[in-house]
Amino acid sequence: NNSDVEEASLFLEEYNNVSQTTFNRNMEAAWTFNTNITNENQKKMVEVQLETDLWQQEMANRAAAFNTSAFNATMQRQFYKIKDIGTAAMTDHGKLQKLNEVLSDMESIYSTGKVCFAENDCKPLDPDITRLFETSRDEQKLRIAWKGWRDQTGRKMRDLYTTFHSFCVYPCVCVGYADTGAYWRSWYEMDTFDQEVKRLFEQLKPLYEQLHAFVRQRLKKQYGAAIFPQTGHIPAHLLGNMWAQSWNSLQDLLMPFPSKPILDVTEEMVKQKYTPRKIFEVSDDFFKSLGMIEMPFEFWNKSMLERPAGREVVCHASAWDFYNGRDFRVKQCTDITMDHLSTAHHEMGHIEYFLQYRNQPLVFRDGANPGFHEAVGDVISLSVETPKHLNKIGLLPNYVEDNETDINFLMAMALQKIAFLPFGYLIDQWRWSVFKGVTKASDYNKAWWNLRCGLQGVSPPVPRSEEDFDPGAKYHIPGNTPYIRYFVSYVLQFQFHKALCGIAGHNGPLHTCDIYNSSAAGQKLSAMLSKGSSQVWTESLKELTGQTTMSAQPLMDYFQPLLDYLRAANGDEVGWSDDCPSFADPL
Ligand SMILES: CC(=O)N[C@@H](CC(=O)O)C(=O)NC[C@H](CC1(C(=O)N[C@@H](Cc2ccc(O)cc2)C(=O)O)CCCC1)C(=O)O
Ligand SMILES: [Zn+2]
Repeated sequence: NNSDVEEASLFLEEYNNVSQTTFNRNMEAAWTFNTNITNENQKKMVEVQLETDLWQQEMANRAAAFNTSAFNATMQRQFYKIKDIGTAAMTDHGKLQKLNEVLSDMESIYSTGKVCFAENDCKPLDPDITRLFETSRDEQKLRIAWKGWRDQTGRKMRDLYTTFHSFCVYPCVCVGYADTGAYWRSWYEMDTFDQEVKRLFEQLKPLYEQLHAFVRQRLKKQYGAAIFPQTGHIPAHLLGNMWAQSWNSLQDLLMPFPSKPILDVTEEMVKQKYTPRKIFEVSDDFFKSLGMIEMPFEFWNKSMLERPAGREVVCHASAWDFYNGRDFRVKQCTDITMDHLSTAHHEMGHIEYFLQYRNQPLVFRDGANPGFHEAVGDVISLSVETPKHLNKIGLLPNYVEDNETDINFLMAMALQKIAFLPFGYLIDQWRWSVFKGVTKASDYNKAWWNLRCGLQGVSPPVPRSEEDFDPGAKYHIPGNTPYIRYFVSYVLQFQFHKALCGIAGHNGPLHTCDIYNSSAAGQKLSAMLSKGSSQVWTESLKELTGQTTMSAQPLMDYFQPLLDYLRAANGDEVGWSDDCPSFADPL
């Protein structure tokens, strides 16, 4: 076969030109559906997705005709990525069409799901039910909403997911891999990846157990011990979030020193008449302060920064690369809350990464690994959310630095970051076992609650059975979006933060660092981001931090003062038993 470098270069040039228009067209069709959910737009998106998959198959076949062994590393890496197309490699076009239809059907069920409290009183997740979980302390109402959401989403998806599942086990539709999970893990380019994340999770478990014990004890005071199971689990509907994945909306109940100013600036944002646009301008201003690339004209012109009236949209926030080097958009049903300020930074972090690598060959326009892409925006938020920075931008006017506020701040950050770790870890533990065929359709919910009870120490507030399909109540399962990237990001973002704070000349504890206005930090971050996925992620990590492996140490250093406080406050009332209360086997 063909080892001619000249011809290979011509092929890559053709690929890079044609792929930009092909992928641009695909993103436009997906954007049209996501910002206007109709049957017609769904059909059109599935059709264009199939055409894109078939074009990728054709290019993969043409790439396979080259013998790349004599090519330089960059060319070899491009050929590898052109051939590595996963699900799109499926040659049975009818099956591929069916797969994409099942996925878009599940996405529609999730995105149009509503919780009904009475006949004509039905509310969507965003913003109504999300706000309910953030603000209500009425456990009966929360329990109804918790069950109602799962009845309206997961329960309706079980058969669709079972069909989808049949495409993902061997002989997997993602050609060349044992199953879909193996394909997803391959993006981390290390065959010990699953052991790596397990090691990190075990290392971080003690922090989580201490936080869990403190929160359980406070919530027992708030709601009375009677609704808490003897096993030590926290009922999942009491944690301020539909999935109990982050607990920072419970700050008012959980501050160690409640007399100090509240660090959740939502009220101040509303008082200052913040708009969705203003929220994104605050984020854009931070990137500019680092000397990084500001949001281009088309971003402000074409993004959807708030929920439109009169049509159904996918409200789950997302950032979009239209692969033409200048069209990048965010879609977010922005609410005026601190959580949405954080989300805006997260989404803009994706856009900044898109901008930094926009001149790379198309196959390198990706994160160094998926966790890198998820960490960019959150690293900026670690600076933005410090009381010092919030005071600087006028959102925390009566802030005085003292020890008690410091502990309160660390508690607020732990409720967002530490609380998330077992959740970020367990979603793909469940999915990888499903894709391997270890978890069968008849055990979907039992396997889910074994992980939720065992690793997260939460229990279902109403009995569950295999009539339910609780994984489907979380966006990323019907959305078929891998999730371990967020666990990886929560570890990496503290490694990045520590490195950038050093470059910015920060002195003192890591949790007080704000890299705002540091062009040195901005330069170092930009240099790493601009590489995209052109080199293995350990090289990118080394360029930014000097390390070549993920390490939980910076995260643990950041929270050390809080861990000391929690150990003193908790005594030995820590942990929970493995059996899952109120998981009723089919009657
Ligand atoms: C075209 C496309 O799909 N693009 C990708 C990006 C890309 O691949 O280029 C994309 O936009 N994905 C959407 C997804 C949205 C969010 C999410 O799902 N977050 C997790 C976990 C979490 C929560 C808080 C947090 O601070 C960090 C993570 C959850 O909500 O459970 C919801 C709000 C935050 C991020 C995202 O932005 O990652
Ligand atoms: Zn993200």
